[in-house]
Amino acid sequence: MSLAVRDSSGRKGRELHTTTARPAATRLATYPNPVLALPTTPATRTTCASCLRTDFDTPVTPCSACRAAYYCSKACQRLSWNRVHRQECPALRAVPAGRELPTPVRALLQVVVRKDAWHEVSRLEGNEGGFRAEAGRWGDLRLQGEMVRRVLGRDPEWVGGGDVVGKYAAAMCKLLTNMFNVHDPDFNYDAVFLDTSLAMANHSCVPNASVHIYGRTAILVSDRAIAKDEEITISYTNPSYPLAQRRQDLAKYHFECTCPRCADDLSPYAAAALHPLPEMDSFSLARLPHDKVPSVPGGTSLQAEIYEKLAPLQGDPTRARLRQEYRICEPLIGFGQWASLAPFLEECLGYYLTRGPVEALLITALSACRAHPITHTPFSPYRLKGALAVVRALSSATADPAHYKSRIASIADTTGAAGAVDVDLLIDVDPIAMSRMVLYMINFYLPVTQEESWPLAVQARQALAEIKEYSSWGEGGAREGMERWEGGERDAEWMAVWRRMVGLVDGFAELGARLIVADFGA
Ligand SMILES: C[S@@+](CC[C@H](N)C(=O)[O-])C[C@H]1O[C@@H](n2cnc3c(N)ncnc32)[C@H](O)[C@@H]1O
Repeated sequence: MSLAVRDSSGRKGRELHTTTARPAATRLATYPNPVLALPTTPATRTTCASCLRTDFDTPVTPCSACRAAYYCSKACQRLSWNRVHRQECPALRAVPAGRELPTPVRALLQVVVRKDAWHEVSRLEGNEGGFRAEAGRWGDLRLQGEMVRRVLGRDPEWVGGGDVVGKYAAAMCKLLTNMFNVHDPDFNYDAVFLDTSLAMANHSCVPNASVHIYGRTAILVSDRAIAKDEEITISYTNPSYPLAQRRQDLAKYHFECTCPRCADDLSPYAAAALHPLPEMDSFSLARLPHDKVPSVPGGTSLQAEIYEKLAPLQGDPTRARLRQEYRICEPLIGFGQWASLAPFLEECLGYYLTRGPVEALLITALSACRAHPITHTPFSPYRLKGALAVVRALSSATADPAHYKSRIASIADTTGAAGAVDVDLLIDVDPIAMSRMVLYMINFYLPVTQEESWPLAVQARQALAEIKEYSSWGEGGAREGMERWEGGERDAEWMAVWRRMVGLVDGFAELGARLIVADFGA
């Protein structure tokens, strides 16, 4: 592996470095043998405790002894038995019926019962002093350690004597500092994951790498070109958040970020412009202003204020509430800075999904073209999922062509979009050809961050296979270009056809932005 752990002798502790230069969009490492990978407690009954997959046709079935671990097959149950369940099962049987151990306690139990895992985790950073300094926290961690001790009924000899509960609390600090909490509602995936080599990656709000996890595997990918010996950094928090919110998130890791984005409090737009990927972006739904960062009076402090005001309002998206939220977001909406308004845009999406398929298409396109592209790379699953959502929304919106055409015409009319968008092109869109073009792009980028069997890859491949069955689609140029593409060519002419057709998604995005302004801004 071309990665090495180096001691910074500074406040960051150990660091992960490359030993050779790596281009953007490269797999730096794959981690298929984590020391810990388990579903969160709420996801236990829908996730296989061994392979951690969730995409099954039949329900997972519980271990008949403890009924606290579920499996998709006998083979998975056997694997899990040998890996960890043999040691964990007797303790889980001691948990009273109807009670469940909280996720971190279950994770700690899996570490404590295995000598190798205990020693591996003990080498991690735990920031114990930081946890002890938080009011009441150390007491809570000791209580969790106590819980583990009670269900185990004995102290494993490798833990040693003395203050065993204190040792368990210290181990919990290490888990909380190093575990990934992966929540992917699209695939019903909710798990914790710990690989002690991957755990050496430090945080930056302008990271050069990202981690993608599904099942029991994590993939570390370069988000931009990385020089030989450069430190590899990932983001521990959501990159679309403003500084105050990122700081609040990072507080649980007990350090203050001093990356260039935090130092100058850069907006998501300015941060994206630091390391642009224009060539990759040109083959995506985005058209990013790589050369000029849009600036807003009040800049990032405005985003922070908006987030603070939005937080108590969020919930079921009703029209009245969205009007209130719109008023708060208005200054940034006026500058088209949708990437700085992720929570509002998400609520709008929820609202318009119930309004009708054409409205849903427009807001899905807005999110896929103008929000995710700013904070994520062209090959990031966020962007690929957004693009796949556009394909699905397009199919629903055009299922009734007459309704589609009249809705687009009427929304364009009421939002005054005629000057900014070629409405006729949108009305006459060929949904099969456009979907096929978008799906080519998704399938092109998938191998960077996805294993072949992961749900996003499976769904995108399936969608492309299904659409290929339609024989009647597309104008001559698009069809020929597509055939050349399939033959391995990607010439400028074909790219121009591709760009023109996929550029229409941006037309939907523009209509979507105008629809929000018309509905809530009036
Ligand atoms: C997952 S560990 C990363 C590896 C760690 N440096 C080590 O030596 O084990 C997370 C911890 O590393 C430190 N850390 C990570 N990123 C940092 C940063 N940008 N600035 C300061 N400390 C950082 C913090 O102590 C954090 O809780």
